[in-house]
Amino acid sequence: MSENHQIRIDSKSKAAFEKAKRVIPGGVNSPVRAFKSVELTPLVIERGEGSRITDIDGQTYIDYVLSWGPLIAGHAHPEVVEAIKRTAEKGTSFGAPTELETLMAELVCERVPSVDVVRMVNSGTEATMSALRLARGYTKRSKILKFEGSYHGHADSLLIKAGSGVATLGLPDSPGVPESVALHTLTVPYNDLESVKLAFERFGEEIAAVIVEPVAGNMGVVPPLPGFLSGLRELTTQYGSLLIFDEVMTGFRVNINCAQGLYGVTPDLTCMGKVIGGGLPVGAYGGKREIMEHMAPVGPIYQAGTLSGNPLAMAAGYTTLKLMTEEAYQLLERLSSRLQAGLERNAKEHGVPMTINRVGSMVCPFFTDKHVINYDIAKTANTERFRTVFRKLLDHGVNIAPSPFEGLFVSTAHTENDIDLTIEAHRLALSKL
Ligand SMILES: Cc1ncc(COP(=O)(O)O)c(C=O)c1O
Ligand SMILES: NCC(=O)CCC(=O)O
Repeated sequence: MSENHQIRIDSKSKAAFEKAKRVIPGGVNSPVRAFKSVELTPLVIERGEGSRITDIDGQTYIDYVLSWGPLIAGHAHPEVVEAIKRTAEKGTSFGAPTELETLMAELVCERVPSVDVVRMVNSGTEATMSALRLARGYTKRSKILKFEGSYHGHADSLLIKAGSGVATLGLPDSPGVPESVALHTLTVPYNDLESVKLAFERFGEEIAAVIVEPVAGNMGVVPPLPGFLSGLRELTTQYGSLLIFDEVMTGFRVNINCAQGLYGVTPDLTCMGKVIGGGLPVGAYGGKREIMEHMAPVGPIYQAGTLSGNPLAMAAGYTTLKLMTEEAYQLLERLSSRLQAGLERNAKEHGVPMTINRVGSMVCPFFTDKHVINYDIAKTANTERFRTVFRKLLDHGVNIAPSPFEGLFVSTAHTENDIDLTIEAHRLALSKL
């Protein structure tokens, strides 16, 4: 594989980024895009097709970011693009019910075991924020429990010991979140059921909900240990708290029935986003009818949205979900396990300590030989090595998230050849460490 992707100092991307910085804070509309932790300026993207993206310098990359997860069928899938076009021709938004919303809701209810009814919103952040309000309103309790290094979007209550960009940039808990709000958020280590138990023994009657990523995806990828999710189910039931699965990343990514289908644990509420929008802005939260119908207009708890259930977003999401058959998930499993095996082979060949965590098409190579089961262990991985390998992969035409606390996503548009080129790029990167 040739090194025709050397990042040029005078690139068009760099110039465009400098221009953006004059009018957009940090030049980006979401901090993780800024390449700050890898000490580069970002690629500015011109187009995407299938497994590839092309930047404004005309360089093409095999893409494992996939818009941070949503594009499970790849960039600009022809059927998704066609559905958006067809829908747009009839109008882009009405602020009134459309049949598409019901079609979408029916599909989500059919595929997600715990969801009887579902409400569409515009982002994962809105989904988790709304689910928390519902949990608090329903239980008439204030505290919530989350896990260190998990990211649930940027609502005040959830921006405590958060993963994702907060972890990548090494930021403290965010200024701007009032102490009076933060004190209602309890945090314990992921996969540590004993600490959850202690929190319940101390605060049990005050805890409205436990919110958990059923596979943690914002401290790298960290699968739940056997018994962790079912233990959360038991404890929340025992104390009358709600169990919220934040499946914004895992939903329709790890399995046709989401992580709850994969692990056989049933939450009270589920938050979704990313894949269900097929690349357009969508989030959703749903669950038991009896709980969900505490939301307005049936019940008194308020949540709303001018563009919620937007026709274009519903069309993109519905078409994407329909593309994701059982066979599509089997293909993802084959491609992703091939990638994992290749990365492991490279690590062994070059004597580089690595642990590769994977659940379905969420793949995360940690530069450590430790078993990564929580954020504290994830933080011990070698970030300097990550930075070097990130740059070399980019040089060889492979784009991954610019952070050791994010996984790689594989799409059905990736081919075995893409995976093999990636493994070769990774081998070359490790050989120069
Ligand atoms: C698990 C999880 N929850 C919530 C969010 C927030 O979603 P959004 O960025 O769409 O607001 C994200 C990702 O950003 C996520 O990974
Ligand atoms: N895993 C973290 C994200 O997906 C965040 C994306 C963003 O904040 O732009």
